[in-house]
Order: sequence, then structure tokens, then C-alpha cells
Amino acid sequence: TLAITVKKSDFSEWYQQVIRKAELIEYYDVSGCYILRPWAYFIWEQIQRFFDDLIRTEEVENTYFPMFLSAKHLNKEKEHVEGFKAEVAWVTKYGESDLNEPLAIRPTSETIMYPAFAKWVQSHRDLPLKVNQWTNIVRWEFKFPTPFIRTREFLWQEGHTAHSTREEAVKQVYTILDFYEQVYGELLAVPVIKGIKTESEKFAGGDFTTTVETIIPQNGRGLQGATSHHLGQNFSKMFEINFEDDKKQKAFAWQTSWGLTTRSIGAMIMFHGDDKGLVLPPRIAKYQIVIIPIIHKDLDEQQLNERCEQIRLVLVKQKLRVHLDSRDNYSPGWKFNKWEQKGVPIRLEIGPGEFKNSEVRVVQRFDNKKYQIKMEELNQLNQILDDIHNAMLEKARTELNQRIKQADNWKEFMSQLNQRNTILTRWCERQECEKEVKTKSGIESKEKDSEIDGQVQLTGSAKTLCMPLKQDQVKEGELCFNCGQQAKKYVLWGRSY
Ligand SMILES: O=C1CCCN[C@@H]1CCCn1cnc2cc(F)c(Cl)cc2c1=O
Ligand SMILES: [Mg+2]
Repeated sequence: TLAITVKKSDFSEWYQQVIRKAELIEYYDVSGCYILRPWAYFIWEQIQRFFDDLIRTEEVENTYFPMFLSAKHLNKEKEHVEGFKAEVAWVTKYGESDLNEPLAIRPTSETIMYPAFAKWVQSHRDLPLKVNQWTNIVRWEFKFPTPFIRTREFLWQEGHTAHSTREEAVKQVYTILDFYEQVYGELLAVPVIKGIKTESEKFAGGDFTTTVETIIPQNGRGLQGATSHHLGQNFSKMFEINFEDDKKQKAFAWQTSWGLTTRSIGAMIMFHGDDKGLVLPPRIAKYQIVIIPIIHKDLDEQQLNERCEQIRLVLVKQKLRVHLDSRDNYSPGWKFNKWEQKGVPIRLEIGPGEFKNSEVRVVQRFDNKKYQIKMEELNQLNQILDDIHNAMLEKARTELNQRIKQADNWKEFMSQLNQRNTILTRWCERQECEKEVKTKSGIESKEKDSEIDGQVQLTGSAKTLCMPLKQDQVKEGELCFNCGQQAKKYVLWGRSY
């Protein structure tokens, strides 16, 4: 059927219907793999354009590295690959013949890139080295797949830099983290919390991991939006990426790596969608405006179409992405419904009244506001779209903040968790304490692990999402909410994707 048959509150069924009825996703017969249709791929292109403009200001250069790597290469960083081996996909044959050694498909590109870095970096004059690539990635996840959020093949960018000093590398980590916050806020109208991962949740191969986390309002689950790691000298020692510093001393480079994936599109869909379907933030909408002629017996059809085409050209000149839907095999009502499902930010209706008064009827998708504007006021639409973006971001920020609660003890913590909130607590920073909270919260969670086909998809236990960069100073005598020892930091806990 055309209509979405559930409300957003029936969240996972709503999500499955929206991604199909908004024509974002088509299913494919390899489990965990999905087709990105033009309506979705356009969003990824906008993200690429926006992020490329940002990293260009940091003199990051786009490259392309091979997708295959040998077992030898992959096992170069044995210890941290250990935990990931189960999800590596391998090519073992070509035609009828066996490869004499199997090749892994990139699950990430450190071991592909860093041997080349070692060749390119000899002197401190070769630093800083800053490369990025836009590719697909394959990780044979065994958890139940969700389009955009968790798929076996996804698109991402991965940036990798090498610096001569720790300070410069650390600065780079935070500059990129700010760029990620801008991708979410300025492009996707999704608010995020910048923070640092705990030792247990960080990238094991690195020194520390920073992250932008968001919280899906419907289920209060944390979702990692993107990540920016300081790798220290761990990889440069492993791959001999060293250089002669200005005192003729051999020194190991200081490195960063950072990634953002098509999961960002899933976060945007979940945040902004409503019972009628997708709601697109204007800056990533393939069509920002759709024009619908309303044919009427008192109105000459030819003249109506000429007026609509005239309006379309005016808006094209204003650099707006506008589509005139003059199909004569669908009714206006059908078109309203379809373009609402696809989340087009503004619909312009032109019927006999508008025609006579040289007006258009504006219908805003995000808040369903309706009003008339004169033809000569069409130039207001650029600002109106900007205002819609800002209003969507503010509404989303309010919803996110409503999902963050404080707790000073276990009882309060579990009460908030079972109300599907995330919880900011003082914490001792001890890993075993963190592990205990994970275990206990899983046992006491009202929301049991949700399983599909016997595969745990979303667990009921809480984990740390991040230690927010913006946080109060913990004072002497202020204790960890769980173990009662002296607290050191505030940390945000939550169920997560
Ligand atoms: O998160 C990023 C940003 C972009 C570049 N990479 C880092 C670290 C990636 C961690 N990670 C994540 N997943 C992995 C999966 C695997 F199968 C293997 Cl072999 C390794 C990894 C792995 O190292
Ligand atoms: Mg993983």
C-alpha cells in the first residue's frame, strides 16, 4: 500500500517502511547489503561535498588505496585485529582457480596505507602527511543488519594523518571532531555530543578516541556518529613510519585516523521522520521544493503549466533544487502524499485561486505550516529553507536533551535507563567498575535483549557512550555513582546501537 501503516512509535517497523516508501533503499539478496537509491545516494554526495570542503582547509588530500590485503598485511597488527578477525571477508578464488593466498577485503585501511606511509616519510619535511579516501568497507557483522545503521558493506571516508609532534596530532584529532559536529549540525540538522571514549570503548589500536554521539529520541539509544582517534606512535612503531627530526634524531611519527559512514543517513532519518514518513533537512534534500499544479475546470491547463514552469525557472535561478510534478496520471492528493513520504521540505501548490492572485500556496513539510506568498516574494524561499533547517536542529536538540538525565546512585540510574534515557553520572574511571555496570544493568534491564532470528540485535544493558568534552569539574569527596570510590570524571551511559 502507498501509506505508511504504522506510527513512528512502532519504531523499527516504521523505519523499515519509511526507507522503502521514501525510495531510499531497495533490498538485495545478500543479507546485510542494500541498494542505495538516488534519493539516498544524493544525501551521501552532499555529505561528501561538505566534508571535502572542510578537510581541504586542513590540506588533507584525497587518495585511493587498494581494497585487498594479504593475511600477512592484516596480521601485522596482530593484537587488535584479534578481536575483529571473525568479521573479515576473504577472496579465495578467481574463476575455477584458487588464489595461492587468500586476500581480505578491507574492513579498514591502516594496514593497507601505513606501509606506503613508511616509504613516503623520511624527513620531518615530509610531514605532516594527510590523506583521506572515500570508499566502501566490508565487515561481516553477525548482529542482525539494519539499513544504514548496521550493514555488512557500507560507505565511509577514512582519514589518516602523520605528524612530527604529539601536539600537532592531538590538535588534528579535535579539528576533525569539530568538522564531524558540523556535518551533523549544519548539514543533517542532527545534534551531537562531543566526547572521549573510555579505555574499554576506545579503538584498542589507538591512544585515545574522540567521538560525536547522538541519542535516538524514540528509544533513547546512543548512536556513534563518527570517530576521530589519536593513534600516538603505536602504528608508526609497528610500520616504521619514522623521520629524521631537526636535530638529526630518528623519531616515530604521531598519527591520527578518523571516519564517518553512511550510518549518518540512518541517524538523520530516525531523528526527523514523522508518521507521514521521511522529513528531509533542506541542505541534503534532492528536491528542496516540489511544485504541484492543481488543474481545475475554470483554469486553462496550458496557462497553468506555463505559470508553474515560470515559477520553477525563478527558483532554479535562486539556486534551489526544485521539481515540477506535472504528471497527468496522478491526482494532486496522491502527489501531496508521495512527496510528503519522501520528505521534500516545501511543496508549492498552484490552483485557480493562486493563479488568479499571482500567488503560490506554501506547505512546509517539517511543521505542516501553510501560507500564501506572492510571486514576487518567491525570493524569500532561500531564507525560509534556512529557517526550516535551524528549526529542525533546535527541535532535535530539545529532544536529545530531554533524553539525558543525571543520576547519583544505582537506583536512580536504573530508573532512568528503564525510562529509555541516557544517564550522566560521576565515575571513578575504573574499567572493572564500568564492566560491572554493563553486567548489572543488563540483568536489571526491563528491556530484555531484543532478538531477531535468534540474533541479539539490541541489548538491554547500558554501556558508556562518552565522557563529554563539556563537563563540570568533579570535586574531592564526590563519589562514583556505582562503586562509591572517588569519582574522576562525568560519563554518559546508555543503551546503544
Ligand atoms: O575508526 C576508524 C576510523 C577510520 C580508520 N580506522 C579507524 C579504526 C577502525 C577500528 N576497526 C574497526 N573494525 C575493524 C574490523 C576488522 F575486521 C578489522 Cl581487521 C579491523 C577493524 C578496526 O581496526
Ligand atoms: Mg564493528
